Amino acid sequence: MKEISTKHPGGVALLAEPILNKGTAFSVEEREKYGLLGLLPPHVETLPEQTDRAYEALKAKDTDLERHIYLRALQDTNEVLFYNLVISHVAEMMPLIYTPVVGEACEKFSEIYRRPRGLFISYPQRDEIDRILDNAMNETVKAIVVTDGERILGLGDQGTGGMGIPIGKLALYTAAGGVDPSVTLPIILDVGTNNEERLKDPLYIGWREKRISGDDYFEFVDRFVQAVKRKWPNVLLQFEDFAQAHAEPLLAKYRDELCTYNDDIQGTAAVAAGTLLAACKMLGKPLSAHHIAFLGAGSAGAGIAEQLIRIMKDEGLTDAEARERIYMVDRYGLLHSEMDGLMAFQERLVQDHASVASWSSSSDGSVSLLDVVKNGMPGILIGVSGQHGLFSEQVVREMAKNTERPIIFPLSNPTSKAEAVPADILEWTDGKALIGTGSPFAPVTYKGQVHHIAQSNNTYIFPGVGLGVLASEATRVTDNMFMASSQALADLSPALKDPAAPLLPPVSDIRAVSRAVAFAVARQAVADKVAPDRSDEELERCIDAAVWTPVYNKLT
Ligand SMILES: NC(=O)c1ccc[n+]([C@@H]2O[C@H](COP(=O)([O-])OP(=O)(O)OC[C@H]3O[C@@H](n4cnc5c(N)ncnc54)[C@H](O)[C@@H]3O)[C@@H](O)[C@H]2O)c1
Ligand SMILES: O=C(O)C[C@H](O)C(=O)O
Ligand SMILES: [Mn+2]
Repeated sequence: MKEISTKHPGGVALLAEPILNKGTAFSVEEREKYGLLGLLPPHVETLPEQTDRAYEALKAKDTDLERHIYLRALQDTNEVLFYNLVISHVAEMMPLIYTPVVGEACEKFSEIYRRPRGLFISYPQRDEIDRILDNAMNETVKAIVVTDGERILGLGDQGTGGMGIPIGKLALYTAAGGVDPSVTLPIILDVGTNNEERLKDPLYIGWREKRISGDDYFEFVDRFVQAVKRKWPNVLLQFEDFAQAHAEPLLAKYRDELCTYNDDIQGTAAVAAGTLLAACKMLGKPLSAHHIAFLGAGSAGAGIAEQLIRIMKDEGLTDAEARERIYMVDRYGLLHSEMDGLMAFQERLVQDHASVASWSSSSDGSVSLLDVVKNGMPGILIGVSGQHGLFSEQVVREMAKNTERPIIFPLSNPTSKAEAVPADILEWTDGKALIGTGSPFAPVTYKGQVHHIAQSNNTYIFPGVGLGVLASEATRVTDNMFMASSQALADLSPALKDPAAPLLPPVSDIRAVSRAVAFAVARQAVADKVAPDRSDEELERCIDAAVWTPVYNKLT
């Protein structure tokens, strides 16, 4: 944690540093010593008093966007207070600083912009990246979340407005994972935007050009990655919300070169697998006994599918047997071996055309989701299409015909993009469905029974991965580490003790969940020899020592 030294100039400069500022909690003595006399109202508050006051101010706001703006301003003013407020009311705060409200904040980024945070690296500055990194406010950087803003949740290209996502993700590294905020750095690579609305908007504060693409794009990202490696060789670099054409190729290119992962591919896979493992345990039926249909064969869909295939193989299936159980439905129907124009990662997930051709009910021969549900009889349905409402009543009712307890996960974000809403799914399945959603949903009462909805969002994984990687000093992020995180999450499922309980622990338990995920990740990093050899007890100690909690430091 960054501390105030006696060399600090104090005064307004101290109040302007959110990581050091205590606001009204500066003691009389500190006010004297650091040139703060008269700069603050006279009453000295405690952190709990400040937190209560901030909470009241927040509640007085009329809309969630205003609450988001308030919280962001607080984060940029006094981080201890911000995190204390968020952690004290985490279930209420998470949707405001993260999904779904962060989506609207990205769309309106230019309108609501107040102060800078993190680094903006735009294409015209491609020769200055080393200098830009030198300008970071942090003394030390251990975790970066970077986006290029092209696929912000299911909201598409938001250009520089995408910066809201790395800020929100890193806020959860700290609030949920306990990572010291002073070592985290959000970055946007502004390579332009193809969003016409943004380009035409006189208020837009990004680089007003069409996106660069092809070799220019990959060369630019490479300049960035190489500069990061020079400046912070051991940093954890998380890629977030890149478009499909870039996400997987960038992961493949860099995963063996530095400590990096793609949250939409790997973090999502881990949370979906963890939630499904819990569902399978609860139903007493292994994952490999199910057929699984996906709507959306993109980064998230393929990431989850490959993780589920790994689990099925661990359960005893061959690779081919496992792949046969996975149906990937994209825009043009079920992926099959005769389809053109697939990305390499999709080609690994096709069905043999001969075995599915007869399923089509369409004159063009394509196999729709409904065709898949009727013929393939999946027990599990996962939505990662970014498209609202595609789990239609007909699809869901058809599924319920063939399966006693259909497992239905509309994972697309934000709320407006969910493939179906829990109330409808419960209605169409007569309360039988096991549900996981990407965005938070309120409990649903169906026929007198209250159903709490699991939020199967990668937020159950990435903060713990961050903490586990940093605490164990891992140098790479392996697939096994994500598998271990899935298992740790599944083991915490309340549904294992009470079949009527949700599949995942409540968001209010997120710090304990992240702690367990961190330990599992750290342990696997040691086992995979990507972290120094340490016993479980040593790892526990390292994690405890790494956890940051919001308390004001005594000034030296
Ligand atoms: N719950 C979570 O933790 C989580 C994590 C990652 C992504 N997501 C959500 O998943 C969605 C997709 O993310 P992604 O990274 O995979 O994006 P992506 O762009 O890589 O993939 C989306 C895929 O959906 C397909 N698609 C679009 N319209 C379709 C339609 N009408 N029918 C079938 N397929 C269609 C696209 O062709 C594409 O292949 C987003 O909404 C994102 O918010 C949720
Ligand atoms: O950001 C989220 O809420 C989850 C996920 O990373 C997404 O892109 O939707
Ligand atoms: Mn994402």
